[in-house]
Amino acid sequence: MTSIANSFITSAPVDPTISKTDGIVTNTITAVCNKGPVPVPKDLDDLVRLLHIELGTSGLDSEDVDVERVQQLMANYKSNMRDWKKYALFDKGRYTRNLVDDGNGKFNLMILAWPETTGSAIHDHSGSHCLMKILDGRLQETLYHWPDKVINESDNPDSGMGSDNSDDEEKEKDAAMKIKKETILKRNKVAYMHDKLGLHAVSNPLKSKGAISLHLYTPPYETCKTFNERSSKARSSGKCVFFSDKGEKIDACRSKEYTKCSLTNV
Ligand SMILES: N[C@@H](CS(=O)O)C(=O)O
Ligand SMILES: [Fe+2]
Repeated sequence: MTSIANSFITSAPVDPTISKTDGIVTNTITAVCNKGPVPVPKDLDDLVRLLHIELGTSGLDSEDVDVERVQQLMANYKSNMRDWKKYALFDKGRYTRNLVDDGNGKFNLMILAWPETTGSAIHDHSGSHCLMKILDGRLQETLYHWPDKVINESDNPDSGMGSDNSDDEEKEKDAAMKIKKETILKRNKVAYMHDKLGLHAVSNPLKSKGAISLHLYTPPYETCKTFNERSSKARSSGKCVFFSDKGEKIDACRSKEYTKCSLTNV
């Protein structure tokens, strides 16, 4: 098993009989491990079944997840609208989080529906592994460096931005979040994200088409930190709730909690 610490620094020797890199965008995936070839899911239900097998024992231990293998498994699933249509529920003006499977508490698999030009706030992932596959449309992922020091907005509420003094403008520039990389992800691509790689914000760049993505988080998380792009200050996202569960809209999504989540309300 490959630990997360070195998964993305070294690439294992490629076995041509099992290597299948189509769909992988962020890293070289060789899928070499002691568990045999990575299976090809027949459909989304089959992917869920196979994820339970992959993560059934290791999903909770963040250090112990064979990320390359899980990423390959997600890449091996070919997006088919018939599989995911019932989960792809849109809301106006913000992206929705639609739970597909709760992984018996070991992972969350969800489908995110992104209306035209909507996006997420800059955020971390509370130490979880995040795999994101594009099912339809495209998404832009902007990767940021962590701020040198994480300062919470509430720590110093008086230090506001926005002066016309040029010294202040310089300070403001220094304080802003620094971009590391920008990537456009197309249908069937799979990206990996973890706090060890930085922070990210995701958006649908298209003005005339929604986007759908499939996200796997292990272990699952309910809250994370969001970051102000100009000041780099952090705040708790509030509870990251679901818009629907197994294709059924959750009434509570209209609650205060839903509208207060700073991850989706940007
Ligand atoms: N991590 C985000 C989606 S994305 O912007 O990566 C979420 O859990 O809603
Ligand atoms: Fe994210």
